[in-house]
Amino acid sequence: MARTTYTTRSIPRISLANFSNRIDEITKQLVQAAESDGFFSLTDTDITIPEIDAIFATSESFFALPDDVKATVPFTPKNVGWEKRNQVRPSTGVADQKESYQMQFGSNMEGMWVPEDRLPGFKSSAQTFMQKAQGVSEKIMLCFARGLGFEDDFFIKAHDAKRPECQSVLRLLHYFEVDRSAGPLPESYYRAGAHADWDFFTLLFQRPGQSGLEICPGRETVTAFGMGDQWTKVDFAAGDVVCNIGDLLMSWSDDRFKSTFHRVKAPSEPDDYYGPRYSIAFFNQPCADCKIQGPEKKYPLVTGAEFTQAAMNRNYAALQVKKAELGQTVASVVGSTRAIAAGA
Ligand SMILES: O=C(O)CCC(=O)C(=O)O
Ligand SMILES: [Fe+2]
Repeated sequence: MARTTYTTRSIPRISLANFSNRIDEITKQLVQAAESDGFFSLTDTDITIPEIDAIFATSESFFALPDDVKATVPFTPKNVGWEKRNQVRPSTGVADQKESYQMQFGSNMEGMWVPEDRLPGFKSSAQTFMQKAQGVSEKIMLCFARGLGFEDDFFIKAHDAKRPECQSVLRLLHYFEVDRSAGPLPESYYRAGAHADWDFFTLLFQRPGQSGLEICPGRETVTAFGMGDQWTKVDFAAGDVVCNIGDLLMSWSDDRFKSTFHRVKAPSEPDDYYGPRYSIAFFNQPCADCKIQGPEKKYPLVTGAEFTQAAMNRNYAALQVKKAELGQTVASVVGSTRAIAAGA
């Protein structure tokens, strides 16, 4: 990875304590953070540190399974399943050095749960955590609806986890350990290349000590693909949940709220974390049939399905440009885009 220029930026920390009584204050803080930073951390959520520890233990047990067992639930265009070194970002043109497993609440998950006898208790542990992440998300959605002048339940209904059409995703991530004694990594090694998420917003769960997440804010419109080159390391307290605005909410707010570029840096400096890195993302994705348009109608009205399709097309086009830059053929692009239907 090329040498990085770093700059210090504020990453607001917002407490959800006493939510019902403090909702006006919390709404103000969330709107401010969404407008100016796009990335913030949430503290005093309903998710406890033991619950976060437990889902990370569950995640580690999943990734410890042999590849041929994980391969029984392969990634599909419905945005569920397991992939390994198969997500190529337009910013890099090469696959992220990671594996991930994506799960949903709705009908897209039929046949896609790792078999119970291979990992007893996995499904129920994941589903319990998904419900908790949904609960925190709904609080934030309520505040954003108020902040943008919609009915309180407007965004909650658009991301209804009880509907079979629900497309929100829990993604377990595992970045591979890097052998620091083997010398510097090749330039083309990325843990997760720079990208903005396509979803409404993402909740990110991190492990203390397993650093690497970095952000590059400053995006003016949801249609812009470029990014600056000054990065900021994301620091968070144990138990905090990192939250980032996605392209969908940027569009739905007429570009008022900022979807921020972020990445997971490949370890290259002495203080970097070289060990195996585990993280978890909860992508709030719109139900396929919900209607999306901002209060000022800056962009044409689209359905959730159309928004996702347009994001995939844009990603695909940008990836082709990158591959051409790298001198690779379009044929190899086609083969490598299967896994980029993820929420990010
Ligand atoms: O692993 C992380 O910390 C970030 C993951 C991420 O940005 C994504 O999967 O979209
Ligand atoms: Fe992301």
